[in-house]
Amino acid sequence: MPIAPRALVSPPLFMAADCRAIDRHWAAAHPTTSLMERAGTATAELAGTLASESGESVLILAGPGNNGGDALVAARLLATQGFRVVVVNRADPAHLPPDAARAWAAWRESGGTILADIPPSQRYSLVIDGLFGVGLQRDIGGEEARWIEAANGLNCPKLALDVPSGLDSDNGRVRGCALRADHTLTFLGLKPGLFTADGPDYAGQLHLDTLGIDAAALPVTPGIALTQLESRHHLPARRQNSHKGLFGHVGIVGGASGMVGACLIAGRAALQQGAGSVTLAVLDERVVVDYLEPRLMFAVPENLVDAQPSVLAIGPGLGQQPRAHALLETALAAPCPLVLDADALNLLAGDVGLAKQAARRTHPTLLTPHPGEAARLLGASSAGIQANRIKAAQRLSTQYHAHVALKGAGTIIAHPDGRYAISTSGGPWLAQAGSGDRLTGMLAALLGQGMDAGNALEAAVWLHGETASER
Ligand SMILES: NC(=O)C1=CN([C@@H]2O[C@H](COP(=O)(O)OP(=O)(O)OC[C@H]3O[C@@H](n4cnc5c(N)ncnc54)[C@H](O)[C@@H]3O)[C@@H](O)[C@H]2O)[C@@H](O)CC1
Ligand SMILES: Nc1ncnc2c1ncn2[C@@H]1O[C@H](COP(=O)(O)OP(=O)(O)O)[C@@H](O)[C@H]1O
Ligand SMILES: [K+]
Repeated sequence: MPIAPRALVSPPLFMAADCRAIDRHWAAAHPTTSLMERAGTATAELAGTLASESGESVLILAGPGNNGGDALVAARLLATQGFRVVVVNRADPAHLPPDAARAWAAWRESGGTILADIPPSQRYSLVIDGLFGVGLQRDIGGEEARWIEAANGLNCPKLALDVPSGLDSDNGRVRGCALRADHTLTFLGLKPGLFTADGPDYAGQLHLDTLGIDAAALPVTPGIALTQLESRHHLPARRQNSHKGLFGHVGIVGGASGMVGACLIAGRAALQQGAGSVTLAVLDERVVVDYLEPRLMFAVPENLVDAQPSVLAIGPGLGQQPRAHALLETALAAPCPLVLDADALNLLAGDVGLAKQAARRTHPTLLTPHPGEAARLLGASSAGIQANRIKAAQRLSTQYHAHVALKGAGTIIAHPDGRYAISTSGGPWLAQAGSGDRLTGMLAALLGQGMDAGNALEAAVWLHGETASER
């Protein structure tokens, strides 16, 4: 799908296929300039600053492809700088790709040796991981798995080249095992797998080296790393001469018996995020006031849509009783932006008719599933969703013509036009009951204040992570 170029602050994300296309393009246009030489130079430069002062050798693990070639270039340059270097590589030099074969030859010509295994019980000042990069094709086993386990057990800094070996650069999944890096030096551009699922735990501190290629010369890709809010995520300044009616009337449906808190959390978050007014349609009719947040209004759930809210959110603590089902059916017909969360998503997953009604909506629809809810919606397992979070979010977005936030480490925001963002804010301190309800409220408030649906979802996810305090 062609994606229109955008003025971006957020850095673009490159899938492995994009990297291969860039590589081919570069090689055709610049047959005499090796990107590998540049990658190796950047590696040696960073490695020199990371290696401990112990004077012990730098252990370089090199693989059978161009990632290994980058490592061999770095080995040569580090040795030239006076570092003692131990290179381990069991690839057949006759089967290396051309650039890596040249790097191998240059290393050997410079007097370097190549070991077939990691020398036992030696100490190192640094490990450089050049086993596998974006060319990882299957789970790692055998000798390479043993090397990775051994490297993970070494008490020295570890620098991964491009991506930690074993981490799938497209989706952040660990393929068998992966190197736990303290630093990852990634080349050309950022890879989505560094930001979601297991990526952040394995990549450590990220460094980007563009290899001297101007960002404008790279292809436009549909993904971005949402590292900060852009101007499109900001609401216009409020005029002095304004009133509450300009900032949205948010309706939130949920709060069945035993789960009222979910609705209260969402309502309070919506007010904190600047909604003009918030009405809770709480299914448990015993609750008619929030004494800690008395600005919240309460309505009979069946009457809420008639009150014409400017945005509706349904799901926090909703339950899945027939009454909840009927309320969802009514909400799906509401002529305003609609946020579907929690049990609203579970109800959709269990009723094809409701799902079709959701997909036919003409006003914006936004879904905020966690992996369990996404699994139910897609008829998959949670593990299946986590194995490719971007694809799962995009499938839901296409299926429901909706903006989708697939929550969890590295929340994916997928849009119906094919664009996606991975939020870098937040962290595991958000993993607590009620956290998602807060996101729903914040999102509804931004929608109520008139922000475009796709931008509101990105902004809400980013702010939700950014404003949650780390304990
Ligand atoms: N423009 C680019 O794309 C550039 C790429 N460079 C480097 O090249 C890397 C990509 O190189 P390649 O495409 O050669 O791929 P890799 O070096 O990542 O790995 C491919 C090799 O590993 C083997 N392999 C894959 N999975 C395996 C597994 N689980 N067990 C055992 N063997 C496995 C493949 O058969 C192939 O021989 C990048 O990550 C980066 O480090 C740099 O040289 C700079 C420029
Ligand atoms: N490990 C994590 N890293 C970053 N964010 C997380 C992590 N675990 C949970 N979160 C965030 O916390 C929120 C949890 O939402 P959800 O699972 O719906 O909880 P609840 O339904 O109990 O409110 C989501 O925004 C999710 O992205
Ligand atoms: K690597």
